[in-house]
Amino acid sequence: MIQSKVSLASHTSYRVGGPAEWYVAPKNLDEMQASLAWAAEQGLSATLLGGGSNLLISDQGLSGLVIGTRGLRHTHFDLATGQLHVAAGESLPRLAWKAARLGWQGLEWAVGIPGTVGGAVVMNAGAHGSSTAEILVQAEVLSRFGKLEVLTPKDLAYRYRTSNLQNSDRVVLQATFALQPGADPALVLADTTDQLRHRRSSQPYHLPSCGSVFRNPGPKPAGWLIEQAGLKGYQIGGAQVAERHANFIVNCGGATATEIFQLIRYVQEQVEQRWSFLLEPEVRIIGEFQHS
Ligand SMILES: Cc1cc2nc3c(=O)[nH]c(=O)nc-3n(C[C@H](O)[C@H](O)[C@H](O)COP(=O)(O)OP(=O)(O)OC[C@H]3O[C@@H](n4cnc5c(N)ncnc54)[C@H](O)[C@@H]3O)c2cc1C
Ligand SMILES: NC(=O)C1=CN([C@@H]2O[C@H](COP(=O)(O)OP(=O)(O)OC[C@H]3O[C@@H](n4cnc5c(N)ncnc54)[C@H](OP(=O)(O)O)[C@@H]3O)[C@@H](O)[C@H]2O)C=CC1
Ligand SMILES: C=C(O[C@H]1[C@H](O)[C@@H](CO)O[C@H](OP(=O)(O)OP(=O)(O)OC[C@H]2O[C@@H](n3ccc(=O)[nH]c3=O)[C@H](O)[C@@H]2O)[C@@H]1NC(C)=O)C(=O)O
Repeated sequence: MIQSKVSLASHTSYRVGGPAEWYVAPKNLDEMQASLAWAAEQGLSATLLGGGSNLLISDQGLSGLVIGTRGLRHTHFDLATGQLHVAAGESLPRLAWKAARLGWQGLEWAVGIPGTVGGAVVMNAGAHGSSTAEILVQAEVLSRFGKLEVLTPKDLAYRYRTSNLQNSDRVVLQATFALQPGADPALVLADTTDQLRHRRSSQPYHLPSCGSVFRNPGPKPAGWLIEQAGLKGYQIGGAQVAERHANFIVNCGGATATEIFQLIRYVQEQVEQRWSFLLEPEVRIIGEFQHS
């Protein structure tokens, strides 16, 4: 069912963002195809929304049709091949715990990434030296015009936190991951718990964020560059450069998307002044923002 004027704040980890002009959450391929066809007929843009954990959506909201993917659910652990077939809307942390409980290794790093499988395939999500690109066997993808394709990591031109699905109009429907079954579940659960514990101690998990705001630029990580520019704790309205990790901008309560956006720009300016280097946002900034 297509709805009008649906608030997107509750669909993003930042807890900000205005309404979608139109919103739909298809549960299967037919509903996804019908949603894309409806948008095309109406001459509307279509924006995919997974877990909303790497999105900064404008306070003015988004025009066109926003397609939430969380209704796309299906998980199959194939013991014969060691492959996991999973629909785009499944939660990555839930999947990591499920794999651990079954004694399958290879997803422990994903436990702290609060997005969906589709978002991970698009963003090449990764942590602790591992990434989606390394475990992906293939992704089933739908073009805006309804063509189904099966793509390999090579087709997706994966690099650090990047794929050619970003800025494309293709929709990830399903992914196949290669994992290693047969381990002792207690060991995999212990590793998974450790990864989450480490993350909770080094990152500000208690406040809404988008994870790292900027990609790491090279020899020095973004968090180091930002901390050395003296920006830890710097605040615009309810948006703050986190004390625990300078590459996180957190919503301390009541932040607007505009304030977060202004703080992103301020950090870029300050780091550029200090280090002559323009940090590149990892967070996807969508909708209208005023560039002052
Ligand atoms: C607390 C926290 C910690 C984080 N830690 C990490 C980390 O360690 N490593 C890391 O890599 N990231 C991390 N992130 C960022 C984020 O979780 C990842 O980028 C994640 O992969 C985004 O997935 P999502 O489903 O939320 O995507 P969204 O934020 O909803 O969307 C991201 C982009 O993908 C597109 N998209 C989403 N689903 C589909 C689909 N099915 N088909 C086509 N396009 C789609 C969207 O249009 C958008 O352009 C963190 C975020 C938070 C809040
Ligand atoms: N700072 C921020 O902006 C945000 C941070 N986060 C953090 O990101 C992480 C992921 O969040 P989220 O995507 O909500 O998922 P969670 O990790 O909170 O939980 C997802 C599912 O994983 C399973 N699970 C959780 N803990 C365990 C465990 N110890 N053992 C076995 N299974 C477990 C449960 O599945 P089942 O019910 O099937 O057993 C649960 O429903 C969390 O640490 C959360 O605090 C999340 C959102 C925003
Ligand atoms: C959270 C994300 O991914 C995270 C991922 O969870 C972690 C763990 O693997 O490694 C990356 O962070 P990161 O490079 O900041 O890792 P950390 O280990 O926290 O920091 C690296 C180094 O930066 C320095 N650092 C970090 C934060 C800070 O405030 N000050 C500082 O000086 C420290 O020297 C630290 O040793 C990913 N970020 C990027 C942009 O690649 C995300 O992409 O959203």
